[in-house]
Amino acid sequence: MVIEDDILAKICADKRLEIARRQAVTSIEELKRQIKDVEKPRGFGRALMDAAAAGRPGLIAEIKKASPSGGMIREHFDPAALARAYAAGGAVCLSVLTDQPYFDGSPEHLKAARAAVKLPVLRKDFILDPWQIYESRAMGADCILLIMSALTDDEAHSLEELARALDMDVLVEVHDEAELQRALGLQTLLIGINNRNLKTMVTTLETTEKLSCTCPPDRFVISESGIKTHEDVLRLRKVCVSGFLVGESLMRRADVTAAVHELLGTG
Ligand SMILES: O=P(O)(O)OC[C@@H](O)[C@@H](O)c1c[nH]c2ccccc12
Repeated sequence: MVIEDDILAKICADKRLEIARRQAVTSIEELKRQIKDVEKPRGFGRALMDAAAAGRPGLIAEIKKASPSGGMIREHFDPAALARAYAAGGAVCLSVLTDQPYFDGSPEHLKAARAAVKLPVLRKDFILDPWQIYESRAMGADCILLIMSALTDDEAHSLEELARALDMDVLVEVHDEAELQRALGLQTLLIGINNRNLKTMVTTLETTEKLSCTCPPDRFVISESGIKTHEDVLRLRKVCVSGFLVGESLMRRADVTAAVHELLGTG
């Protein structure tokens, strides 16, 4: 097996080629026309904050078929059924992978999942270009992800501004102190701390433990990746974490509703 020394750099290089190809087929004007027919965004951040205000953990349950670190995660894969099962278990929001080459995802997965439930949906992809912001809204995304390690400050600011102009929320993802400080310069209150290093794929919850409490109290901290058990959730709640982005450990279970109950300790 070939181990890429920087998987994120490879993914982003491929993504830029993909964007150029897709832009040549579908113009921003065409995307703007499509956006007119799409339901308006559902308030992703609002749903998380309402859960927190009610004393509930804000679970963002992820729909993901495969990943570079986990290989094939779920063979039997029906995004609409998974969305309903997650909602029944008590997920507050959904996250759907739309990147095809590395995660076997698709915009169709997002559309099907979102149509099946009332929950707000995060588009999980590598967003590098304004064209993708219009594309996100056109496919129905309620929130987009901005990965600080893949963007300059100027890029992050202008992508955020455009997402907000289209009424979407922004989840900004960080993995170290320097990225966190840069992320705090954005307007969004939603700070995701990725426990997985996207350059090496090494995952540890200590990443959240180290960074979360240096986040100003007005920010909503979401711990991402490698969360497997109710004990993990309790451990993270001790360090100012209000949101939990969980994919693989739920996706590997046949009964994802039961898996969500176990994770939240509501089973
Ligand atoms: O499947 P996990 O370990 O529960 O992780 C979910 C989510 O955090 C992960 O899919 C993720 C976090 N940031 C990303 C950026 C791109 C692609 C994927 C991700």
